[in-house]
Amino acid sequence: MKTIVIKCGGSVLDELSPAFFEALHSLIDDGYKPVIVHGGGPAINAMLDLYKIESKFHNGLRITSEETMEVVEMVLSGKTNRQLVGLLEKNGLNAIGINGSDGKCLLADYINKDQLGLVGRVTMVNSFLIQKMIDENLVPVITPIASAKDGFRLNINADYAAAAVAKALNADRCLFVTNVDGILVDGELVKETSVTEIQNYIEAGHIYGGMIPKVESAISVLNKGIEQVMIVSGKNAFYQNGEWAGTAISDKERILK
Ligand SMILES: Nc1ncnc2c1ncn2[C@@H]1O[C@H](COP(=O)(O)OP(=O)(O)O)[C@@H](O)[C@H]1O
Ligand SMILES: CC(=O)N[C@@H](CCC(=O)OP(=O)(O)O)C(=O)O
Repeated sequence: MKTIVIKCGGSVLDELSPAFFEALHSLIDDGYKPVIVHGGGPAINAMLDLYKIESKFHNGLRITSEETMEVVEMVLSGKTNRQLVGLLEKNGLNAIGINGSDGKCLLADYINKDQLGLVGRVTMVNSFLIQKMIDENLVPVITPIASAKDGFRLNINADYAAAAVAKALNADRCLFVTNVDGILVDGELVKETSVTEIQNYIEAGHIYGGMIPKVESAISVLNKGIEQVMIVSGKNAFYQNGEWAGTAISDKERILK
């Protein structure tokens, strides 16, 4: 059995194509068990707008007051999780939605309470619980919300949450599904890249914004020994006949050592 952790970005939830779901079926046919962690940043922004609450970020992380957290949880758990579970079911997959704070699925510590409020870094993943769902042939769809020791629920960037889940499950692959074909440099898809190259792309300004937590998460997953990490698009077939489309990230330097 091979486990694949798939982070499904909020940027592409409304645009997931039939080819995306066909690719998921192909993966399952080829022996992969998917575990999904989803985002929902754009939907949270839209709902905060409706509530006339300003969206504020620091280094790409949402500054999350108690009031903001209510909206974050309402949207992630009540809207985007339901949307994705519904789409998976509609496309013939047996999905089960789970809020990361259910059953101690994700535990977290505050990153910096004064600066970011209710924002966390995952410290523990209940891989036993996730594995139980996999064993039942369910596709877990995990909302990036975690429990803190003080009983509060914390908002977790979904890329980091996916990386934590991939590491805890010791997954065979980790996939970041987003609204672009992969890492683009001067408009061209980079099919393969390394940690050093990524650091250079960031310094040169080729990688910025929402791509930064993705590549950081990819690197942290590679550092844990998961060698198959990709950034792919949810708008088309990222996997077909055993072939992958997107950017494959590896730690070439380490492999050469
Ligand atoms: N080098 C790059 N290649 C592709 N996209 C990039 C790059 N640098 C920054 N981006 C931005 O990252 C976005 C994806 O991140 P984000 O919007 O946070 O998506 P998601 O909700 O899927 O996590 C792309 O739509 C693009 O605007
Ligand atoms: C702390 C933090 O920033 N949490 C994110 C959680 C959702 C997310 O990460 O969604 P995407 O993957 O679509 O960006 C947020 O509140 O927007």
